[in-house]
Amino acid sequence: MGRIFSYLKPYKLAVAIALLLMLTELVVELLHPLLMAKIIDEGILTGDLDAVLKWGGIMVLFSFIAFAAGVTNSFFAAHVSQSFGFDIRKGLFGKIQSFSFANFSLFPTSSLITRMTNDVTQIQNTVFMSLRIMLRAPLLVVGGVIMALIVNWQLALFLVIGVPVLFLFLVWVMKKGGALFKAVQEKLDGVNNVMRENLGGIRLIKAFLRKKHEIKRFGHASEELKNQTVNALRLMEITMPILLLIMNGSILAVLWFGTIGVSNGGAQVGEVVAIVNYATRITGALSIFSFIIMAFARAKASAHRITDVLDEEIDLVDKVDVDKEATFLQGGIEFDSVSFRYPNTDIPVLEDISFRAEAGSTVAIMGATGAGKSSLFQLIPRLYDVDKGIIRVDGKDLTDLSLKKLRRQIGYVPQEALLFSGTVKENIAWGKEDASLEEIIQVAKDAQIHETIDRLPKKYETVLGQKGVNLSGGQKQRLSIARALVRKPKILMLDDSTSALDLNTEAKLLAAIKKYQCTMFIVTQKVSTAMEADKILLIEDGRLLEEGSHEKLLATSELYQKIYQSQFGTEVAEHVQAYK
Ligand SMILES: Nc1ncnc2c1ncn2[C@@H]1O[C@H](COP(=O)(O)OP(=O)(O)OP(=O)(O)O)[C@@H](O)[C@H]1O
Repeated sequence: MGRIFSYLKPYKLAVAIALLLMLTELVVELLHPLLMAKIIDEGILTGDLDAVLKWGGIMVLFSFIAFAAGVTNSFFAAHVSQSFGFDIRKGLFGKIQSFSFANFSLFPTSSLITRMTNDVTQIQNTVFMSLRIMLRAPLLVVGGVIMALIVNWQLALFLVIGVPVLFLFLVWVMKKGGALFKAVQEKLDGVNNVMRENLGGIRLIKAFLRKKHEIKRFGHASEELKNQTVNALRLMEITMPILLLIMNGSILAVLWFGTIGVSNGGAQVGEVVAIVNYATRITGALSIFSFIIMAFARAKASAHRITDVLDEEIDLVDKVDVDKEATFLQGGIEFDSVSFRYPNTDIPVLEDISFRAEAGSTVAIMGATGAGKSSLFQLIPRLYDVDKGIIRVDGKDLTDLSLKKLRRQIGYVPQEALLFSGTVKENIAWGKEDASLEEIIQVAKDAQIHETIDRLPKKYETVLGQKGVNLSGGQKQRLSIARALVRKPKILMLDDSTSALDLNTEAKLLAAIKKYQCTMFIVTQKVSTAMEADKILLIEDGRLLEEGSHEKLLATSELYQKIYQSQFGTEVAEHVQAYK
């Protein structure tokens, strides 16, 4: 909790003002029964109207002060709690942005979303309540007991006994509630997860007629959430009756012994009324307190979930002594006995890979599905670190370069083209924020997507995404390539990103890319694409089986010949062999 509340530091002054205003309200509330006792004892019982008017007038004045303090307090409480929530969300988002994939593997996406939204809202509400009423309730209890002791200490003893017992009980409830509400938030993660998967895969669900299955899955997750919430609330539900039982018992005792006191001269009627009034206010405050306890228990669980993310150690960072200015200009890549396995797994997906890609050359990577092509790719922009071996860029160990500098010079097009909501122009400029319209149009032309964009209703200003135009798979691929090209990268990485393109468009695209003079890595299943490359890497089961030019592999590699035959037919392959 402490870590989270450190986010309140910038709002120290506003918090102090809010607390001061809350105290003003509290003092007025505590003075009310005292003033009432004065009206009864000095005014009503003695028939002195002036005393009634005097004390009544003071009461009205104080009420106005309390009203003004309450309204102003709300303004400050809202400002502080909303800003506090905003800062935590910002902090969480920033932290998640710097997560490595190993960090990500510890937190399911749906859970991160719940933490950023619902969990932050829980503690935000608790801060608002704290500044508005949370401290008021316990202070009202303590103040009420003190004031009752001042009015008549013998009668007030009944409150002195009951209140601490209840206080301890409520602390126990909060501890227990914390654990129960943590489980509630986890079940909420589950519901969010089903929702996320369902909405993301709605086409597949409809095509496979899996609606009923999905409804059942959602129902199951939702029921678990309901059961866990009921379980947590049950604890809270027993709190209130226990609280009322003890406090009403105390009030009865005050009335009983108060009546005896009035008849034998040990107490005055006004005193009894005042103490009963304090007891009623304390009961009200304790009832509010039980709600607050519930909110606090929930906030405690949420705060833990948020600090888990904030305190997560990022494992893929710059070396301490990394040369932040060091940069590379050529883009030559060398893999030196590289082995790699994904975090938290035992099986290596790449083993002892060594090859060189000269700066400005094109390297095609081929291999069966699951061979490790994408995994190899992801090591170059350091999305993961290698387990063994070294990757060098222009002769320098990749880890000696700052991540920022490294990634800034890489244009990466993942296997699945991902566009963001926004215009076509924004999607391309996502690769380089300050890209001019001319640059954007040029890269779109090179990526062979300009003509398509030109036919869109608002051309480069057309909005893409859920509420905008949807593009075909191949169009999305080309837009993603344009986004990578706009960076003018030294290393361009296309992970099967031309799979949806016809041969003619692909050839034009690859020819246009040549002028960028970057080192290009291209994962492909098509021999027609690979044969244009300076070097082809054949990957099988995480190992580099063969490497060389198309001509060399066609002459020496049985596997490559088979792939070639499967795509061009035996006749052509034999003809080529004979020709050689
Ligand atoms: N995030 C991950 N965590 C653990 N294992 C993974 C992860 N991603 C991939 N793998 C495993 O690594 C191996 C290589 O996968 P990779 O995606 O690199 O293959 P690929 O050659 O690119 O396949 P494809 O052509 O189908 O895309 C596979 O066995 C896969 O199960």
